[in-house]
Amino acid sequence: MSSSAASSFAALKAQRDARCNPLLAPPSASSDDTADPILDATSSGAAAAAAAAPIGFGRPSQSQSQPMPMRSAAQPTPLGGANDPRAPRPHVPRNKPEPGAAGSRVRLPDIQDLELRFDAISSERALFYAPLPKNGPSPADFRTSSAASAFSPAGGTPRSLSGSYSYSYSQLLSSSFSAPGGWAAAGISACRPGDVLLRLRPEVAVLSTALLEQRCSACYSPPSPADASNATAGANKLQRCSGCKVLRYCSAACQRRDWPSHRDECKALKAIQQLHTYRSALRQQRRLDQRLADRFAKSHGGSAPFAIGSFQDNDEVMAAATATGEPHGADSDADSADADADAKRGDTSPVDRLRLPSSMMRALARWIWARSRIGTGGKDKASGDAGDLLELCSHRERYAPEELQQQAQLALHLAQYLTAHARAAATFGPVSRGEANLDEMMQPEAEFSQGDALRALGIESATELLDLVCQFSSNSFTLTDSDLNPLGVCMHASMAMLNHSCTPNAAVVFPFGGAARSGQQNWSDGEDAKVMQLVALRAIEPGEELLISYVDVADAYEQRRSALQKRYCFECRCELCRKSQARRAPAQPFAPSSHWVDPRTAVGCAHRCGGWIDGALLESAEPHAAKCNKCGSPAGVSASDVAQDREHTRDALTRASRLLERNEAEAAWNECATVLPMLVERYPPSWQPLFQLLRLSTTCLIEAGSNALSQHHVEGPNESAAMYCFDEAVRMQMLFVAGTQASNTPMYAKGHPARAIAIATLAKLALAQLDHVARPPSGSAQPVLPDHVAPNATVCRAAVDGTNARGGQTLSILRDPPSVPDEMRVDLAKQLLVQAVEELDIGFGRSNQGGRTGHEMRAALNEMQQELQLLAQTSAMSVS
Ligand SMILES: C[S@@+](CC[C@H](N)C(=O)[O-])C[C@H]1O[C@@H](n2cnc3c(N)ncnc32)[C@H](O)[C@@H]1O
Repeated sequence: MSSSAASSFAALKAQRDARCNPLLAPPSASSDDTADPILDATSSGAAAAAAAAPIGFGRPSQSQSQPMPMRSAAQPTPLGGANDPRAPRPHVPRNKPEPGAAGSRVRLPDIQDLELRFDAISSERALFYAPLPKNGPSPADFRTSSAASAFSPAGGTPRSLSGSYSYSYSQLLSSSFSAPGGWAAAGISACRPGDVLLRLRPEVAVLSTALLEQRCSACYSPPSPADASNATAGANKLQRCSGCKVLRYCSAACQRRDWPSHRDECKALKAIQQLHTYRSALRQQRRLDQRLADRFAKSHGGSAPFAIGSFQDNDEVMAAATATGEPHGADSDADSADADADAKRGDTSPVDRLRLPSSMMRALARWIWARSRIGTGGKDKASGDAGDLLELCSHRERYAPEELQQQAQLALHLAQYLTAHARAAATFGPVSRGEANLDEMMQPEAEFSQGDALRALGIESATELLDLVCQFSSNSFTLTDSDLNPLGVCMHASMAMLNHSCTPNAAVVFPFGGAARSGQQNWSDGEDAKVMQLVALRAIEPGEELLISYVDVADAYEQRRSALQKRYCFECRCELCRKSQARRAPAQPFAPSSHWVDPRTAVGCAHRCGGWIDGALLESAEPHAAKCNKCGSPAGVSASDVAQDREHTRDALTRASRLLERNEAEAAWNECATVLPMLVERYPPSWQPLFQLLRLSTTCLIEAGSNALSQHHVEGPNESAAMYCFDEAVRMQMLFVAGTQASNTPMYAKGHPARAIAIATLAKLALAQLDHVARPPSGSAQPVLPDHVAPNATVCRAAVDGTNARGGQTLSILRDPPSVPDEMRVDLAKQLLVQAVEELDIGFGRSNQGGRTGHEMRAALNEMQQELQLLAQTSAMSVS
């Protein structure tokens, strides 16, 4: 296509009538202003403005939803009864052996050891199974038949599965390699890439503490775009709960929906604020009245924040928590711990900062409160299950001392949070009286037993609490939006049965996570932001084990290994890990083919033949073996060169991330740009430190470009600067996408959610470029980004909305003029949209049409095809 064609294209777009933009959720038709009595109309304008995230241009995120640590995925699917609260839970043995515990790893479970566990939700596509406890039912208690029925323990109600399937025990047994001795999941019927295997509403889910001000705590939506654009004027429509004054909701309906789970939390959050005020006042008073301070210290025993209660095993947990010295505050409500630290620093500031509990702590506390309401194994009518956590692995006895220390400290803070309400009530009467009177607060604290308060919640020992924390940290998931940006924490016991592989055949995703509120909020399953889905990433045979990845599989072997060991206490033996390990010790029998080079550690051939040198081999005991896999030349760099480059890149990443945190996107990009040319010269984009830098560079450029556009508020947009930024961002993202696909064993297989989102981001950037081509030159009489401009402009608008609050910055990075010819941009955008749709359909489920991002891409592609057709007709040009 010639450049005149492109300008015709631009002109066509400029002339076109206003249309509803599919890339932007329509403004709320009925923003529910009739606030629930408990909603507080106070708004949080500035905070919400910062939350108005640009569509799809989130900060770099983990590859996909994965069990925490933070482990770092609607239409109805064929899975019937997914959320039927009446569905019976299967029997689950309580004395399940610790996965991977001594003795259990060396032997595969056999039929005598196998319990087939049917999950009511998952019975059509996935099966959960585990070894039976020693005194459990015998194999004769199980029977099987080949079609339209299920394995069922004798005495239990036989369950029927719809459709026919056929698999054998031996198939299941042969697939249970990854974590013998523990729970695992297998596919029941053959599946294709993109099939949805499980669709579940988490048993517990919370919005990340950092986002509490900025998103609705029930549907996780940011304020609707209309609200967000008014946010700077303080017109944000998120209303806060008038009880705790912490959580915010976009409507009374959302608040009502969250209330059953929030009720106890509301009291606790209110109580910790009151206790915080109380302690702050006491600290102030301490300076004035040493006598009262002494009394306070006595009544708290000095170490009050770090005592769990009158449990016999308290000392052990306390010892674990302080094993390696000073307790550290973690991300918690340790306001007293903070105060102690302040006192040590001699900080006498009267203003104390209240720290809210971390999202993980809030999620676990919600689970504990739900359990205490309904009992173990039961169901909470309002908020779903809350009985299966006790089945999950804890690893308390296998954690390294530092890891256990962290978990123990979390347990101590959790104890405080869980009992804050009881403590506050004991201190200054029922919290329902509202803000405590300062005089009353000055009275010494009444008798209060933390142990009793915890027992009332069904926690019988300090170790039990510690176990819950350990179980939660190795079994919870990061809840993400549909672009894989982290939103919060969630847990479902069935999803937690899935084992790990660095070459996963499935992924847990939230295809509609964090969708902007549509006015007519639809609470059907498909639209629910919290519904987590297990999606097949490749063809899976019946009986084949379902494996997800707990870590970012783009990370190098050492990083993955240490993360898995630290948090999950196992060594991955997947094929990729075995090959990578063999590379580091070439004498081992598993030595892979000499041509295989891990793209994460590959070094480019100095002779530019396009081949790679194995970086792991270069850094191994036999560096001379490191040769180009194409031309056989020796490496042009030494192991110490590579180590130095890695160091420099990490430094640049750290500096750039800090600058970006401070909203200095342009400076952050300059930081990346200092090392990028050298790295791109020496390494393929899949080289892990470069890969990370490319991801960050794109984010910096998008923000810088958006800032440039937003300058129209003051002095008119810096159009060419923005153009430069989007142009560079396209280049960086292209390299990034190339990194995801490099080699015949790419880091992310086709359709992996992280790869699909990378392509979708590139497609959006290409559209944003097109928009610039289409827009009138700056200085023209036309308004900048008017509401009725071409749809691609709204991509930019979304970016601008997201960065308005940050203010514009001068772009000194303007160096080169945009380099990609216009007609190539059109082609590129179209190809990318096609590819994005295809891969999103796999990564986020075909029956979901690739989730929210898939819908966006489809709509943009349709629109573009219509435009191209129209253009072809009107300009009589051939458009490929
Ligand atoms: C989220 S749970 C998965 C279910 C677990 N198998 C169970 O029985 O509860 C995570 C734990 O499973 C075990 N695990 C998961 N993947 C594994 C693997 N590939 N190899 C060995 N153990 C694994 C580890 O003990 C890990 O901490």
